[in-house]
Formats: sequence, structure tokens, C-alpha cells
Amino acid sequence: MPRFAANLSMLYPELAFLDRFDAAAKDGFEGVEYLFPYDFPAAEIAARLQANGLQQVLFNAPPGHWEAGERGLACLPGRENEFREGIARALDYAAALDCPRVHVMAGLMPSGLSREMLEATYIHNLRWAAGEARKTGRDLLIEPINTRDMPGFFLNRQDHAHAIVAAVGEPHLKVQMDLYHCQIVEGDVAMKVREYLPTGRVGHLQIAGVPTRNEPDMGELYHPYLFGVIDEVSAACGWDGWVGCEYRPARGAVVNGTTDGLGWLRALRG
Ligand SMILES: O=C(O)C(=O)[C@@H](O)CO
Ligand SMILES: [Mg+2]
Repeated sequence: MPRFAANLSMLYPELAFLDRFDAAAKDGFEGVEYLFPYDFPAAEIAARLQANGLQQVLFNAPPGHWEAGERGLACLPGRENEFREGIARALDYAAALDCPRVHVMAGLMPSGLSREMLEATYIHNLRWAAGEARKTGRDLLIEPINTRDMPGFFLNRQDHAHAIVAAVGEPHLKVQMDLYHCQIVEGDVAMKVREYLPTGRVGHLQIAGVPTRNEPDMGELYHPYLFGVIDEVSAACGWDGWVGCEYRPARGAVVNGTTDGLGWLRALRG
């Protein structure tokens, strides 16, 4: 069975953010991920992790003005200084939370700029950022995201993400392979797991039911089969990453809604 991490930005929506750590541990999770820690002192989050015996496995670098609709700065010409400040801040939090990887969002394509210019900016920024991450022994991740959920997002496909990683040429830059986005944009998910996991360039997986982004036992993907493929490929190639449960509980923000929806995980645990 893969190692599953609870995504605390989506799971346990009825609870305050800091109380979600406790809930995830009670449900048997050993790792957590979420979008952003920056509203809280790192020491406060570290205390929640420690009190619950949880590992912080992933969070995101500052994405620009999230409330104003921005979704990352990495491909945006003219925002390089802000991008670098954000990476420095993220790496400080990663050190305090003992988190081995940070997701760096590409950004939305601004009108009037060529793809070539955005790609050059993206590669230049990522090369600098991955070098900073290397100094701290951590990985930075880039994630292809579907444009139905995030219209205009620059990075959408696995092959593009892997080409960017190759162009950057830094071993501390990897791909965050979210099977939910992969199914919506590309399909053929099991074969893509077989293709990309052995490359050593996938730093993290994420899952959700497609198309509603609810529990993985809902929708068009059959996750027990995919978990078997992940286990088989991991055993063959030594991949030892986490699988983030990045879905919105179908029962919504109700007491025990997330826990009640974890039947798929209880079935795996046997
Ligand atoms: O939306 C997703 O999928 C994520 O993994 C978040 O980190 C936002 O990119
Ligand atoms: Mg994701």
C-alpha cells in the first residue's frame, strides 16, 4: 500500500486549520501536506506536527497574490525578485517544519507575452530556486495542473514538466504528479505512472476522484488498480514518495465528514 498523506487544505474542512493535524493523526495518517503555512508561526505548526507524530511532507511556496487570483510567479517576467523572496521564505519554513519538498506553482499566462518568453523565465527562475533548495538538501516540485480548474495555468502536461526538469538540469527539481490533473488533461494514467516513476524525477503523487475531486472511490478512475501499479513500480524502481490525498470530502464541512469518507483507505488497510 502506498504511503498516504492527508491534504489539510482540503480534508477536515469543518475544523480550524491547526486542529486538522490532530484529526489526520486520529485517522491514522502519518504525513500531512497543505497549500500554505504562512498565516501561522512555523513553531506553532511544528508543535502540532510533533504532538501528533506527523511528518510534514509538502507545502507550497508563496504564490503571489492568491486572493487576487494569482497562482504562482515562476513563469512571470518582471516578478523575479518577489519569486526569490518567496522561495527564501518557503525554504525557511521547510527547515523549521523539517519538510523535504516544496511545490512551486508556475503561474497563469499573462496576455500579450509569448510562451517562449514565459518558458525562458520559468527555466531561469527554477534553476536559481533549485540551486537554493540543493543547499538545504530539499527538493522543489513543479505540478502540471488542468486548465478546467485553473484556466490559463502555464504547466498542464507531464511531458512538459519533465522537459522543464531536464532543461533546468538540477537534481533537486522534480515533478509533482497529481493523477487527478493527469487524468483530466491526458488520461492513460497507469501507463504514465509506469513511464515516469522510474525516471527518478517524480517527487510526489496526489490523488482524487475524477471529475468531482471527491474521495478516490468516486468517479471514473479505479484507484485500487492504480495503487497496485504504484506499489509494483515502486518496488521495482525504489520510488519511496508519498501520495497526497488532495480531495474535497463529498460530505462537505460536516463533523466526521472526512473520517466517514475514508472507507477506501480502511479497506486498503484491511
Ligand atoms: O491544486 C493542486 O492540485 C495542488 O496540488 C495545489 O498545490 C495547488 O497547486
Ligand atoms: Mg495537486
